[in-house]
Amino acid sequence: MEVVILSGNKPIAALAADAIEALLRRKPDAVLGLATGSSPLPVYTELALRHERDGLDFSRVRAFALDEYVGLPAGHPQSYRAVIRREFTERVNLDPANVHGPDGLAADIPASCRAFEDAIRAAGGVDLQLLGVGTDGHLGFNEPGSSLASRTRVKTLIEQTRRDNARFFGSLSEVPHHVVTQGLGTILEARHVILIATGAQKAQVVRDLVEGPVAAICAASVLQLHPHATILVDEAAASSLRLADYYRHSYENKPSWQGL
Ligand SMILES: N[C@@H]1[C@@H](O)[C@H](O)[C@@H](COP(=O)(O)O)O[C@@H]1O
Repeated sequence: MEVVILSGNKPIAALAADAIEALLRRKPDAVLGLATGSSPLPVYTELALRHERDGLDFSRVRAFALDEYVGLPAGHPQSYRAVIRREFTERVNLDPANVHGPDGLAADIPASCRAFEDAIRAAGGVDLQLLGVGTDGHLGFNEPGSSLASRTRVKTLIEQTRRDNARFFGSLSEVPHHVVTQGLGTILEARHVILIATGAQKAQVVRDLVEGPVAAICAASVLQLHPHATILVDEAAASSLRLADYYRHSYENKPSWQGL
């Protein structure tokens, strides 16, 4: 696990976009794992800028979303399918036919979850997965107590997550109780994961996920088992880390050829 502490959203977005750009230059038909929430938004804006300005090409990219609410009507502005389209894929030349997500409206949700996992496998697996983290440690929507080996399935949201996400809806009562999410086992199979966390409200969860025990009570701690996990944090989110100075020292002295 590599922890990189930066001064704010802009340098975090630039570094994550550098990793994605390097991947696309090496592998134009790469498979990206996309996340919602506010943390990845500056990365999407930076990629849209590079597409406009430098011609960064997404025409052959395949993309898989992490999660989706169950039961939101098709086209609901807060469905993650709509958010991913609005915030990212329609701002670059990513073919909508190449963007997949768990289906929160399927008549047979377990069957559609299996089909989604099959589609990721058929695409050759995710090359680079962007992640945020919930204040309760959820990855995707894998709430505390999720099996560390879980696959795409239905989960019930914890009240804290519904309250955190109510800001995107008219009121708390409009936030669905159920979701479909890639499992922690699914996420662990991505070849590189980049998790972004900013702000003081993420300081405790960042400490738990980076320096706490690997435990289902903090689902994101499972990333300690990942062979290539990058954690990008700002100073506020890093403020409870015990080894912050060591992470800074390691990053400052990293050989330039190494990349993220
Ligand atoms: N399902 C998403 C997560 O994938 C995301 O990581 C989390 C944190 O969001 P934010 O980045 O806005 O703090 O929000 C939602 O619950």
